[in-house]
Amino acid sequence: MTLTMPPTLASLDARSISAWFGARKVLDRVSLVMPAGTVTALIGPSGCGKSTFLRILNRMHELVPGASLAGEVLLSGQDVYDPGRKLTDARKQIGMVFQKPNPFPAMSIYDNVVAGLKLTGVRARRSEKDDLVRECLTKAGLWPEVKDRLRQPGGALSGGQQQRLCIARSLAVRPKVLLMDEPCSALDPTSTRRIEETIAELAHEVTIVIVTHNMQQAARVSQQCAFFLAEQGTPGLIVEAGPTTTIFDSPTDSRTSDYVHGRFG
Ligand SMILES: Nc1ncnc2c1ncn2[C@@H]1O[C@H](COP(=O)(O)OP(=O)(O)OP(=O)(O)O)[C@@H](O)[C@H]1O
Repeated sequence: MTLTMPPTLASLDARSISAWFGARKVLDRVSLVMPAGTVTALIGPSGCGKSTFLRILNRMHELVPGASLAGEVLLSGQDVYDPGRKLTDARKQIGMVFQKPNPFPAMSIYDNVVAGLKLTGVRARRSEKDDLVRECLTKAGLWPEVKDRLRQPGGALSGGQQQRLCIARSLAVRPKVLLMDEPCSALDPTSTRRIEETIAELAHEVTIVIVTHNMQQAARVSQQCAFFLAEQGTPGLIVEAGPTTTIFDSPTDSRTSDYVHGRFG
């Protein structure tokens, strides 16, 4: 792998995804196309399966003991669950940023950014790593704040900076897709806006899927929205998906309208 080539844009296509934890079905035949170079927001009340769906997209769901799934996930037409495909390959191409910033706290800012390279078996020269660290921290909107203290521990940064460091770390392995599970829920409004700006900038080169409970955020950052719902103990499904403006201004289902306008959930 070359460290300097930007990745080509890729779409993600989830087809008829069902998911179980043990015998309990939590998603029922969910299909969604997440187009290349766009931001898709997954919205819906707590417990309707948004995070489970997100974790299925990069093969994290299968790590939970007793968890199972059905359906297909295609990354630019190729099956992410192809038995001939390595798990690390799927993870490299489809990165994840979590709710709580999780940098390696004792590791330097620099080493945090390049940490993923070793895990994915990529060897790089020092100068290549230097360039990569600068590029990824710049893309994550953190470079000006940390360029003079790259050797300080990642744990010494503020929460918002730590989250941007995690974004930089994800970008360093050149993912085609970045999954974000409520990436701002632990952050203050200023840090939140900063992350939202970063998402908008990244969307030109990485396909982004974000779970958010914040309707203003979904409206600000996404071009497409999918509204998930699990009614009365039934498995979660997508009630409606489409352009964000349509989901907010003229949805076809009254439940979508009620949710996005804060009447439940
Ligand atoms: N590890 C697990 N073991 C068993 N059940 C789980 C596990 N994780 C999630 N669930 C269940 O699966 C269902 C979907 O959960 P999920 O976290 O995907 O929903 P969500 O829409 O992301 O919720 P939230 O918005 O609160 O994060 C819930 O009923 C939840 O209790």
